[in-house]
Amino acid sequence: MVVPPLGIHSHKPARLIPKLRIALHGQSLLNSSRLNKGTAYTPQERKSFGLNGRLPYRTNTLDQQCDRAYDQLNSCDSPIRKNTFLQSLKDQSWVLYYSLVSRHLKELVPVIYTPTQGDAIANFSHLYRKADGLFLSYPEEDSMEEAFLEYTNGRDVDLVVCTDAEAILGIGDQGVGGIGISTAKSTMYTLIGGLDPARTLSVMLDVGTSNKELLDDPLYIGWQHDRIRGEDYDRFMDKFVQLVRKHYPHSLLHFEDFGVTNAYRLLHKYKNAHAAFNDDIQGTGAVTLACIMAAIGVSSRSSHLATGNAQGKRLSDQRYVIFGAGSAGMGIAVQVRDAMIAADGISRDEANRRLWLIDREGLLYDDEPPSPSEATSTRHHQHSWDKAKEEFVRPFDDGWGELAGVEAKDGKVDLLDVVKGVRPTVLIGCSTAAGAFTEEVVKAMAAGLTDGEKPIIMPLSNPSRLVEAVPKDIMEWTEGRALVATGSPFGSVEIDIGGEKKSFKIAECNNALIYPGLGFGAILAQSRTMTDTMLIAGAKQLASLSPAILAVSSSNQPYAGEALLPDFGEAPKVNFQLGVAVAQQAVLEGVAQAEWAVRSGSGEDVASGEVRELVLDEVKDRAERKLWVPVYPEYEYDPEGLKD
Ligand SMILES: NC(=O)C1=CN([C@@H]2O[C@H](COP(=O)(O)OP(=O)(O)OC[C@H]3O[C@@H](n4cnc5c(N)ncnc54)[C@H](O)[C@@H]3O)[C@@H](O)[C@H]2O)C=CC1
Ligand SMILES: CC(=O)C(=O)O
Ligand SMILES: [Mg+2]
Repeated sequence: MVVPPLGIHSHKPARLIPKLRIALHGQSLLNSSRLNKGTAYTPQERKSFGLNGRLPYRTNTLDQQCDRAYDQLNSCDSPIRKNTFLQSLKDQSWVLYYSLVSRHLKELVPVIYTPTQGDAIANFSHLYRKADGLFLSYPEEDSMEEAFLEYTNGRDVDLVVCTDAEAILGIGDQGVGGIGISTAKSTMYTLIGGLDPARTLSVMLDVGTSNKELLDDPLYIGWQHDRIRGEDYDRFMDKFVQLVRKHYPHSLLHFEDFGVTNAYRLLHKYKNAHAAFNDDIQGTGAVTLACIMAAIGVSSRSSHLATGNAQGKRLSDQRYVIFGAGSAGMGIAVQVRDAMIAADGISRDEANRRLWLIDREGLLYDDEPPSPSEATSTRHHQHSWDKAKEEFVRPFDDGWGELAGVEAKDGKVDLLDVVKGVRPTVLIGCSTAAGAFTEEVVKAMAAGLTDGEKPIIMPLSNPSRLVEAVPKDIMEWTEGRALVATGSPFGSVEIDIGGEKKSFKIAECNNALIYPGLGFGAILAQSRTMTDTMLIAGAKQLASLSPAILAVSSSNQPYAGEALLPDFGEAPKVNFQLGVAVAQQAVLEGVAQAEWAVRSGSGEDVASGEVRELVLDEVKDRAERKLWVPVYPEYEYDPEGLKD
């Protein structure tokens, strides 16, 4: 029996890890990333598994292995080399890899995830050494099930992460390199969400690429063909989704980095039939909602201190401008809108009218002129929005732009004019347009707000070089008034206000702070669908853990620069708590299908009955038991035991 060390996952209970029965022997055991212990095999295990002579004499502890691997990592001179080193460590031993990364979580997440993983993906065919994940390619559509079954080899799977790589991490179509986003997202589910890596499946759905450079690259190792679209694409995707439903009916199917049109279509096509989740839409929506909730709490408190009234507390008291109306922007709009309806009881139409969305073609607005006298003006708008965006199209004649004299120029209403007309309290960037939040835009926003009100500005585009404005500039332009969160990690910002140095922690508002917990909760409950209310439950839980909120509510002091969201180093603990909240919500709504949840009664019985507390406690208990921790269990040879 092995007791996991406390401290790596200090929120996880010390529990005993049972012995594992293993059928592998000799080199094949050393080659298994899942089971290999490297130099940590005990003399007894070396004897039982035919490892004598295959390893140096001394047995290492996992701590010693981590120290050695960390030293080796530090000899790599660039983030991309570190990324490659860590990938090969993962190929050697999952336990060692997860243990090392857990110990240096904040330092290493940017190396294995955004931004460095973006570079690894872009250079996939050149850096390639060994495959990780399942590749399903369009020309092999007829043998898709065979490949799927061969790869999964009878194992149970809780989580399937898939991509078609059309819109990777803000760097566009990356073809077969997209496997790197599926594996990175799965890795985060383990590191932060505590999912057993053996129960996750990362998939690249290779339907070609529109990336000209890749199509011309002689070393490209994906299907070197124009991206398939239309009916052929839909048939291929459907075949895949039906395989997941057939073989893993209780799994969570996570869609990542699809192009915006397919992202929406696929989510809506499958979300009622299976627990389907699109991270760019729903994960980003949920983490941003949490961050907005925290920021509103801080801003309304500051307003209260300045003016004595506590207005502006509700989500629906805000005016939101969302710059970038793709997967992320639309996901944020929908999530914020749904939360306004749920929390403040306003109608869908009223909620939609608190949001202004802007994309490459400017504001999504109606082409009606604002007044009869301008009926022949240039306001006619040729905007190409699709169905999903329709609800968020602003009528021009409802007065929002009149005061500021906002007009379309060549059919386009740009960000600065929208900011002047709307006087937003919240400005979000998910456009990939680096620097779009200019000094003029940010100052116009701050000028539009009343005393004490804090401009909430969230440039979320990844990677860091595509951010709409860097936090330091925003804080300087607003003289320290703004509340800022970014998509990629930025350090603290120190600025001079009236001769005094003030420091502000910048929250990382990345979907990775929430999706592992959302997924863990859905998987734990075996939820048959991921409902909007489950997402809101997760967001609320995350907002309640905001350091800024905890600071202003525990003292009578004004906001002093704490981060709006918990630090990434806290992500495992935070995701555990929000995962429990999500699973509890699934049970209360009656969408949980886990045998123990069904046994407790269906939705309403549980919600209203006396079993409620017991069931909620059971969720917590089961969550603790489901957490995977990176430690080596003891092994026993058994020809009927694990084979990979
Ligand atoms: N922080 C986070 O958790 C997340 C951040 N993101 C980031 O958000 C960005 C967008 O991602 P997706 O929504 O998936 O991409 P997308 O391609 O679906 O959407 C981009 C949107 O921005 C608009 N846009 C592009 N250039 C523009 C310009 N110059 N002016 C105004 N609008 C412009 C496009 O019209 C489109 O509406 C990426 O940088 C991505 O990495 C995405 C998901 C999560
Ligand atoms: C973080 C993420 O999902 C993205 O940038 O696409
Ligand atoms: Mg993404």
